Amino acid sequence: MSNAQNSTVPGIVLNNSVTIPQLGFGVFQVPPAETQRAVEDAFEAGYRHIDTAAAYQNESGVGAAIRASGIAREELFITTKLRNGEQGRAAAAFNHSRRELGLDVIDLYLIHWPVPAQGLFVDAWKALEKIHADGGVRAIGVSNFLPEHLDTLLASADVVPAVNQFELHPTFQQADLAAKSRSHGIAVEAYSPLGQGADLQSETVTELAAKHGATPAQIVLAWHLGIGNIAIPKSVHPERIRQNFAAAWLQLAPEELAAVSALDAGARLGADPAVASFSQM
Ligand SMILES: NC(=O)C1=CN([C@@H]2O[C@H](COP(=O)(O)OP(=O)(O)OC[C@H]3O[C@@H](n4cnc5c(N)ncnc54)[C@H](OP(=O)(O)O)[C@@H]3O)[C@@H](O)[C@H]2O)C=CC1
Ligand SMILES: O=C(O)C(=O)[C@@H](O)[C@H](O)C(=O)CO
Repeated sequence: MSNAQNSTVPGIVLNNSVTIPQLGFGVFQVPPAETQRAVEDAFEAGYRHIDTAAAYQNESGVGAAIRASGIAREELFITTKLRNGEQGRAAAAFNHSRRELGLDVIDLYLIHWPVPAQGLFVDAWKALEKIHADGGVRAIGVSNFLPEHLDTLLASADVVPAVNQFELHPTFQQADLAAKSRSHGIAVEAYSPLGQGADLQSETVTELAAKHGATPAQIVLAWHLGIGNIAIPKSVHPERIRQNFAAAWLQLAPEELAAVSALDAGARLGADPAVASFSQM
């Protein structure tokens, strides 16, 4: 595989013309004390898109890495998310995230979970629309929104979400949700894109890895990029961070993409957004 650290990752143009790098670096479960180092390693590997959340409690480490990097702000794409417990005070939560990150403008701000039992996500969306209109964020979107949550939101939204970030990996593809999101012009962003590591054992994946002289993770990430997903793998190991990033230059043939797509098993790893509340988040 070629190592193209100096090249630019392909971008996806969102429904408001903002471009998001298709491959980003996720920092869920990166301990706060390790976050600056991990994000610096990601920048060194070539990543320019970072996915964090207020609930991860590591936005300040992301901010420290941004400042230490010397990378021009306009080269970076930074996503963070509104905590579930703050859907009723999104403007204050957003300003707190801005301060933690040390950024005036965030690239993408997401409602982290719908938490339908709270009945607040439509109000929260109105607050995000205002933040967007005021120029605090370049794009707004949602995360963990199922079709019914999208329908409720779209019925009163003035701004169509730019992104829906949800669990998506070879053994859990949520094809109906991806199709519905795309049908409304909402880009599909895959979280847990490696199936938290579990999807890397599949024989289909390991055989393709041997064929391409690639790692299993590179095959899975190349599959995401090949079918048009945005993907945000996490790792705390510099070598894996570098290898995962290099997947941006691995192209799978149509029949290879189809072979990975055939692995769908409906095997959700995370929580079901229909019922998840995560009130601690
Ligand atoms: N919106 C939401 O509700 C959610 C969003 N997310 C986002 O998605 C990101 C990624 O999701 P996550 O759940 O972490 O799962 P991933 O699918 O990214 O898998 C991460 C796991 O795979 C391991 N791993 C990474 N690279 C390799 C490799 N090359 N070879 C072998 N193992 C590897 C990591 O271990 P190690 O670190 O030791 O390398 C870690 O255990 C999160 O960081 C977060 O930004 C995730 C969950 C929910
Ligand atoms: O990582 C995230 O963004 C999540 O929302 C979940 O992983 C969630 O926080 C969780 O798994 C809580 O146990």
